[in-house]
Amino acid sequence: MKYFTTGAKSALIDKISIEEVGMPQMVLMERASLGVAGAAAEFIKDKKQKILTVVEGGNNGGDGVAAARILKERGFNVDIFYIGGIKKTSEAFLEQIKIAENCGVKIYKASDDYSLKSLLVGYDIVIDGIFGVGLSREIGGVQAEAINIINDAKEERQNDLAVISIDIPSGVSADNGELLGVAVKADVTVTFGFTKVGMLFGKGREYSGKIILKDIGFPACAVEKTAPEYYGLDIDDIKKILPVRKDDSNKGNFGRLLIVAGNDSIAGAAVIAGQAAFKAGAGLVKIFTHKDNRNIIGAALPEALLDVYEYNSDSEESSDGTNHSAGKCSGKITSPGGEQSGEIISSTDIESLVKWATAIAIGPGLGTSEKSKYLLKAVLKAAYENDKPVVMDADAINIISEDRSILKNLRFEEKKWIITPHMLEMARLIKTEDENAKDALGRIFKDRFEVAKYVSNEYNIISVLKDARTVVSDGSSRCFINTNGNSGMSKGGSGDSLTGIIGALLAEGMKPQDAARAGVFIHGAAGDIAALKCGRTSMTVTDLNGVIDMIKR
Ligand SMILES: NC(=O)C1=CN([C@@H]2O[C@H](COP(=O)(O)OP(=O)(O)OC[C@H]3O[C@@H](n4cnc5c(N)ncnc54)[C@H](OP(=O)(O)O)[C@@H]3O)[C@@H](O)[C@H]2O)[C@@H](O)CC1
Ligand SMILES: [K+]
Repeated sequence: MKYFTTGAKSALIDKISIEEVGMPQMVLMERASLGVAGAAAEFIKDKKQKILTVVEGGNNGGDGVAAARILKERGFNVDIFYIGGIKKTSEAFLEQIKIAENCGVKIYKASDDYSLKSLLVGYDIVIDGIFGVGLSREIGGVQAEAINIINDAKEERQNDLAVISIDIPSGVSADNGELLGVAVKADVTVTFGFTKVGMLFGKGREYSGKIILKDIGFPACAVEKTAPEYYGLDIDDIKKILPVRKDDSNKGNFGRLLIVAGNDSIAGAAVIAGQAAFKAGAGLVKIFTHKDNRNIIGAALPEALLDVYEYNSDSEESSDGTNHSAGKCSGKITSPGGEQSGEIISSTDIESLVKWATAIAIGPGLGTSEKSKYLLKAVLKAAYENDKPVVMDADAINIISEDRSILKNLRFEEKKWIITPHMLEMARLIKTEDENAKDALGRIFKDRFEVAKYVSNEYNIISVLKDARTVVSDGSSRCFINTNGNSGMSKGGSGDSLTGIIGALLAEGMKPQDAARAGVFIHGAAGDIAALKCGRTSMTVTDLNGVIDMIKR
């Protein structure tokens, strides 16, 4: 397991390490600077290349000054530009300036009328030590000017100018990846102790470039005491929570997943979810879909069991009451729990389908018509009454967004169900009456963790907020951030595949929180393998599904 820290948590780890554990600040700073110098040295091909370290007067600047001194001692051609726009400089920064001057490092001060723009022309590498995790508000004035000069020079010179940020690109919010006014666009960011949460999302991710994580020796007790909320898992962590696949087994040992997907004009979503579920290890998969999909799904996924329904309005009832158009449907009308009956006709009633399953996945390609709503309500009600785990995606979420009472009325004591909205679906799900989806989306970008946590607690479920970095919340203050996966997965059907994987893991008996975290991880890892095989541009969700089984148990 690895932690990710916000600005406040990073500062707290620094503080506890220094004030309570007694680590000298200059020791931590020296280690941090050695990390920066080491990473920069690897990046610099030719010692003749000129490096300019641009600093402000906080501890991030202190790191920058110390890194410049270390590089100078190692024979690199390095100078410092000091912006000097902060009134209250840190003591460590001032100490570092003294040491650097004693070691003969040239320091250009803006207060001596040196211009960053003119100076920068003669340099090949910029080290950004303007702001670190102490950035607390929008950047303006001289610091914004310096950042714009660096970015403009980078834009103009592209690969002829390399930019290395210390700890976090100056201007990126460590909490959410938003830009506080302006931010340095780095090629490489050397970060200390823990990757900052803001470097994983949105602009923060883009502006960080390649992230190099350096252990600078924060004591474990200081980390434990701060208890970082955000964490990631690696393949070994995931393997520990996946059920063991015993040799002495049969298909009945690996769960029975009921997938309720598709409608009278969509079949593909059910196929993709079903393929993913088999590849993720489900023993039996039954697809419950509209009768028009029978042949397509039967041909595309012959290993799946199939049960079909038709809409009551599809069928023409003869005067004797028999149904002539239902194919294999017997004409039995399900009316779960006194709901308005007659919307769906199927040979097997919904209660029996749900009872057969060890888990249910519902939503892909379901549509949002009144009939789809009826079907969703009936399945969820039966799942609730029969205590079955459910994963809900896509149109299931869209329907619930329009009538949130569907889910609110089915609250378990424990969090047994999983909901997997992408950002827009989440916006629809949380928007208040006087808010539009765009404003709700803005709220998610500001604090996706809080939103995921809110939905988890509001409905007492596990919430999986899908994005380039998916987060999973169980409603507690802790949140899982998935860091694998790639842009090749941003294609139609990707969400259906995730639903199938999570459904399979639920069907096998995994706890919902584990099924959600492992499902998201496996989906991302399969996406990465598919990208290696087929390329991000051309990979399809079928390619991704095809390699799910490579994440071995
Ligand atoms: N502590 C340690 O032991 C270690 C720390 N380390 C390093 O220190 C970094 C954190 O250092 P830091 O806390 O000094 O914060 P930093 O980011 O340099 O800037 C703070 C200054 O900026 C100011 N300021 C803020 N926003 C502003 C704005 N928009 N516009 C203008 N001013 C603004 C703020 O003013 P204030 O908000 O207090 O008014 C304050 O004066 C960390 O990222 C890592 O690199 C490592 O060496 C490991 C050991
Ligand atoms: K920085």
